[in-house]
Amino acid sequence: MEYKFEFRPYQRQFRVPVKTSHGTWDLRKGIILRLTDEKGKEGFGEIAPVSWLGSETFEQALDFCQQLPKVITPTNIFSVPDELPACQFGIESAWETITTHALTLSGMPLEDLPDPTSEPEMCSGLLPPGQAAILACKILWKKGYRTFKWKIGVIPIQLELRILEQLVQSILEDFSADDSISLRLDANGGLTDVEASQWLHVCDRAGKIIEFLEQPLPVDQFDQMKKLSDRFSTPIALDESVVTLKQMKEVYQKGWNGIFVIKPSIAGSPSQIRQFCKSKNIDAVFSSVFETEIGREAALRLASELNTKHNRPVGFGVNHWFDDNFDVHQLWHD
Ligand SMILES: O=C(O)CCC(=O)c1ccccc1C(=O)O
Ligand SMILES: [Mg+2]
Repeated sequence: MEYKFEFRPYQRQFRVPVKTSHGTWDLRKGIILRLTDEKGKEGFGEIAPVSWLGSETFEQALDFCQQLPKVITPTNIFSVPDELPACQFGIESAWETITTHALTLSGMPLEDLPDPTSEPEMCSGLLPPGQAAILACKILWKKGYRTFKWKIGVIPIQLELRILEQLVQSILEDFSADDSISLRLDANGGLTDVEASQWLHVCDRAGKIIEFLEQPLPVDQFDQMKKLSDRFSTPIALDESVVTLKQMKEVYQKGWNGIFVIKPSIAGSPSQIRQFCKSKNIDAVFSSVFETEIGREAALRLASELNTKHNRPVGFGVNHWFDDNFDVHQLWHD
């Protein structure tokens, strides 16, 4: 089988720049690709790299697309190098939407798989950093969200710890009857060992409202994170340490049995991720990288197939971070 291969780069501005301990991100650049088989059946895919998390850069992805022939075969689709995990995901998921007959053109499953992004209680809503988190949390709660994620390591730690206490207090005051509420903290690898202990100490005191602390330390400090997870009762989730399948396998080998944050869009081949998570019974949190609906549908398809350990809400409560009316299909009509 041969497929016509076409691609369209896109870019979108965040309503408010995304601030993490890596810095500020104000433009989301990605690539939408389309495969068409010999019968005219189409499948869309998205390449949405995040180089500061450890995937290829947008430019590398664009180079890859420009070097692919205009007509490709499964050999091209399954031989994308491991150094281009977002490209692996985009092209293989486009191919899956063509070859899996139960899927529509946009990749949306025909069968009634629940769509977590239309059910806020199945999603984690992303809060802005700093004090703004408190108001944002109230707004998202009204919209039905019960799981929230807050970026930390963005402002000085004493201030942030104080805001955490206010945030927890405000949650407990407003929604005391609701014990399903949980808060995820994401340090994006920006803490020191001492700071991470400080955070975990406060989290342990706050109790089970804190679902986990995500990636407290840089990627090269795996052993320290493992130690922290033994010392404190608040669970630790790895994110930057497990971006690609290769990294997931490595930390699993080293004995990580905590939470894995999986961002399918930059993790690599969907079929291989599926196989790994199923065979090892991984405790996964599936999470967005601010991709468009094309990448999101592919990522959520993977998440819904993997009935993972705790069925944790997915990190796809991020739509409020854009306010454009971006229409991916418009890219093909100019
Ligand atoms: O995971 C979520 O709930 C929201 C998405 C998110 O935080 C994120 C989005 C893009 C890039 C990195 C990250 C991150 O988890 O660090
Ligand atoms: Mg993270």
